Amino acid sequence: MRGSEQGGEHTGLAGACPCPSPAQVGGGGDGRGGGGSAVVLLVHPSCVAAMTGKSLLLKVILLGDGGVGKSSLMNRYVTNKFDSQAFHTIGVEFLNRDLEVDGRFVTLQIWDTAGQERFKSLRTPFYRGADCCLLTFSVDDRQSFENLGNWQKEFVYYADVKDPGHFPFVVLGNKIDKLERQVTTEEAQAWCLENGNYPYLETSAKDDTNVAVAFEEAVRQVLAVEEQLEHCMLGNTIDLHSSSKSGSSCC
Ligand SMILES: Nc1nc2c(ncn2[C@@H]2O[C@H](COP(=O)(O)OP(=O)(O)OP(=O)(O)O)[C@@H](O)[C@H]2O)c(=O)[nH]1
Ligand SMILES: [Mg+2]
Repeated sequence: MRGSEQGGEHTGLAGACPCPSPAQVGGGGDGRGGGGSAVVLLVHPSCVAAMTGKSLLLKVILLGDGGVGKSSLMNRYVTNKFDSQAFHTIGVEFLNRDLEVDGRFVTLQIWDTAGQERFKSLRTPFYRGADCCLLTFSVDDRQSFENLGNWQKEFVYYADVKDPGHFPFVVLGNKIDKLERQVTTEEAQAWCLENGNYPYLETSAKDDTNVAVAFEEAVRQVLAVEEQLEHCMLGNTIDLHSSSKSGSSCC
């Protein structure tokens, strides 16, 4: 595994949420075990990062068949370079880049994985803790598009995603600079709609088309899910005398 890392605070939507759940929060409502119901404020790490001015570290992972351009997308975004003779990745590599999205400072840790089947056992241990998964195919390679569902399943399984319906996936159709396409924009959009209403972006690592937009969209998706979680948690009220929770449970 190769990588370049900066500091930051890590959350992981794929793993267990680090916030204490209402059931884990003990003690009485008046602080002496007295009773009544208590409103428990659970602050998510992204809120802490926002309040302290610390950059939030988000882990995004690029998955897709070998040769679709995952490494090229990461390298274009982080180093603004493109190699027309890139080697296949073996295992995983990661690079960090700081960015600001909608007023939030984020350190994006981009994990680039080996798409070739023979490297499966080298890549899957790194799925855990990912905040977003970029499912990537090449618009000039139909098979890579048809394999998107397998990549999605592999990620959900090895990352141990508890709630796949709410996990932020983003789909990228790369190499749109190529004249001969095997997958249309409409087909790709239809797949995204049917499989979880994922955002779909067409990119070219070669021409630097939509590359920054794609990674920014990944951040937006993560922040949107976290905001939803925070909203739900902050709305929860616990009756400490009752075995059941009162308040809304929208997550
Ligand atoms: N025309 C064109 N070629 C691209 C683009 N992105 C990547 N390539 C080329 O496609 C080939 C494969 O790119 P990689 O970035 O190595 O693909 P990968 O998905 O990382 O492949 P693995 O590491 O094997 O999983 C290289 O020759 C790249 O130069 C693109 O947007 N347009
Ligand atoms: Mg690669």
